[in-house]
Amino acid sequence: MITEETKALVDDGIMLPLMEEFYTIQGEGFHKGTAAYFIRIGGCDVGCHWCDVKESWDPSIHPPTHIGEIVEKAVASSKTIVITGGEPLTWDMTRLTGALKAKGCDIHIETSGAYKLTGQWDWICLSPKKIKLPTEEIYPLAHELKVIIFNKHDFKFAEEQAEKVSENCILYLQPEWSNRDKMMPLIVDFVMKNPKWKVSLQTHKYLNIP
Ligand SMILES: C[S@@+](CC[C@H](N)C(=O)[O-])C[C@H]1O[C@@H](n2cnc3c(N)ncnc32)[C@H](O)[C@@H]1O
Ligand SMILES: Nc1nc2[nH]cc(C(=O)O)c2c(=O)[nH]1
Ligand code: SF4
Ligand SMILES: [Mg+2]
Repeated sequence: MITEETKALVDDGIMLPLMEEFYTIQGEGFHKGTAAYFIRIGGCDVGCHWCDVKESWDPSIHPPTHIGEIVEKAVASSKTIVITGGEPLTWDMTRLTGALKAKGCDIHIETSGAYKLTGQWDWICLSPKKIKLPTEEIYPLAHELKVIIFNKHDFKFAEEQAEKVSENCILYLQPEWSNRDKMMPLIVDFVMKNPKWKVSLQTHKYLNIP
């Protein structure tokens, strides 16, 4: 059980439920291949049935951690930071990103966009989910749109979502990991027919790194 005091600090984004943090290579999307420090914040109630980090969903099992502590550890490894989760926008990201910016970091977010956008971001990877759509405000701000392809209907969803982002937003289709052997040939075919899209793979899973 957390105290009322801790709860208030989490509500203000001064503490955040930290699931894990690790220095690795960004495996997905535009920045794949780039060394980056990942901060995985617990808490998500979007509920994707194929989510590859379901352990992140319940925030109460992840210790509320002072953002100062998170930032000190992060910048000791890298100035390129990826904030992910869980769904990081469950929480107010203003203070965490402010503290990272003060240290001169380049800050990226991995988000479904389902909740209000807070924080300062150098790179927004928007991965929209049908079951809880992004807020309207985030679409024009996304630098990359990364749609997960689990079944054929997801191609139609991807096209609908692409209508909503800016002209400069880079468009990715990423196979859902457990269904990749089935969907990859369809993704290849789709991208060759619709070359405004690119393929994103979860390369860290092939490399066996975090
Ligand atoms: C675990 S999510 C955390 C961030 C945020 N909740 C979101 O969904 O964007 C990080 C990225 O992994 C993707 N992802 C999650 N499970 C996946 C799976 N089984 N196969 C492929 N991509 C997956 C998400 O769509 C998202 O782009
Ligand atoms: N290496 C690596 N790259 C990633 N890109 C997005 C990830 C995520 O879970 O948000 C992720 C991850 O978990 N590991
Ligand atoms: S929104 Fe992200 S963290 Fe939440 S269930 Fe979906 S993939 Fe998992
Ligand atoms: Mg991941």
